[in-house]
Amino acid sequence: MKRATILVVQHDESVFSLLQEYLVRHEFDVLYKSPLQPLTTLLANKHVDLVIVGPFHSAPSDVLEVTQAIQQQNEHVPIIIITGCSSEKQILTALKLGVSDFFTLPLACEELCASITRILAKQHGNGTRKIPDSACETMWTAMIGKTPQICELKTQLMNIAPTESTVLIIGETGTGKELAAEMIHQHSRRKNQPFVSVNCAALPETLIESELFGYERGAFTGAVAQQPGKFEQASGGTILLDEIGDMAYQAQAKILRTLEQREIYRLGSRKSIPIDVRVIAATNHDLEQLMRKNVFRNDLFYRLNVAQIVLPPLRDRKEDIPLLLDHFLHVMNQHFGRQVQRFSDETIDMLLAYDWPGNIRELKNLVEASFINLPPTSVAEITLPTPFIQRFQLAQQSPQKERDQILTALFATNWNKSRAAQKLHWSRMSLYRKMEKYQISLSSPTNPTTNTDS
Ligand SMILES: Nc1ncnc2c1ncn2[C@@H]1O[C@H](COP(=O)(O)OP(=O)(O)OP(=O)(O)O)[C@@H](O)[C@H]1O
Repeated sequence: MKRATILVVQHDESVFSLLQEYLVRHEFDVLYKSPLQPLTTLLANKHVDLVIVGPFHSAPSDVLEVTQAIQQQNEHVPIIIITGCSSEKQILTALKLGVSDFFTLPLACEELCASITRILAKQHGNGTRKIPDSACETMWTAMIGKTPQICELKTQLMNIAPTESTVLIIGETGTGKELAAEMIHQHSRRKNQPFVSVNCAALPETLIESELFGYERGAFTGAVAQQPGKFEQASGGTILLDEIGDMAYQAQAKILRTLEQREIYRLGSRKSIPIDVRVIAATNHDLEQLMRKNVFRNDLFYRLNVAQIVLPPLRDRKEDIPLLLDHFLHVMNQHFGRQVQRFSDETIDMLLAYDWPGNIRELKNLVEASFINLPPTSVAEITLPTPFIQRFQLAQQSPQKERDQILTALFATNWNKSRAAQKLHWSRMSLYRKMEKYQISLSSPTNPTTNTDS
């Protein structure tokens, strides 16, 4: 994938070099706009994905003029401003100009990088720009996401896959536990052998043994022919014991025995059958809590918890939403034979504001539902079906609650806008917009000199 190009508009070459070094390390191509180069020529001749105006130690009065000049030349390019001191008025003017983000010095480089990635991801979600390659992406394309949490997760999966270790995958519903288990299997030496998934929650206690271990003819009424169980079906490959936290206590002992002895007995037979199966278990429960309540066995937990993977909920990695939308748009275009190019900006904003209790499955289902409701004519942009919009609006909190929530986050962080935005899972610009909407002062009422931004 093509690397994104960032233009830095800066008067001092040594300041530029420091920023350039940091951005290049994060896989961005960087262009320098010196005071002598006309901005218009540069923007006309070079492809630019994002512009950084600054860092300027003082707040030069022309920062906003430069911003306007860039917008006149290229109205779609996102702009980030970095200045040494920012007045409330300047931030609000930048907001009104549609600047994508605003930083004050000293610069928190990690936050700048996260902001760039988020802004570019949003552009990419609109089908207009590419975000840079990252090492974690390579062979793990089925798992969409570029946030640090997902990159770390992919590295962990990559390390665990080639081992033979038992794996416990933990995560809320719809976060991709089954997908992660499949990826482990596909990148292990067992990849050409079966991958068998068993939903332990759906198995009545009376059927667990016959399902998992199989049965001989005549073992019980209705057993008219011999039947191998899931462990045998997975022979040489991987078995996923999904929803293991919902398995009955008695049945857990049978799983433990199988893992310890590496053999099974079919119902109605005394002959042991050795099994060569890698075991992965998944759950959306807190197993340690279940152990304290004596509904999950300690010994089974320790047997399963050799390598542990935790999948983050979607609300903790909202920057991945535009990429996921793009992915599901592509999948549904193929499925429905359509050529929709993008989601409308209002839709993306709405989806970014939502908390996704059903995680990625909920997002995927929503995209599919949007396609089902499309008119038969060619459509470039997609919006959500009305019932979904109403649901999202209902899910949004009342304005008073939202104002209180913002104030709580600001007081908790001593009016540090970056940390408050993090707490609220918003970008800093969204926080500034809402502060303006609810007429919340940019500086702390208890300490008016505080206008912390980093
Ligand atoms: N990072 C991802 N990128 C693309 N698709 C994903 C990603 N994570 C999950 N999905 C898709 O979301 C859907 C739900 O994922 P999956 O079934 O793996 O979740 P789960 O955690 O096992 O859910 P449950 O606990 O309800 O069984 C699947 O269609 C899966 O392919």
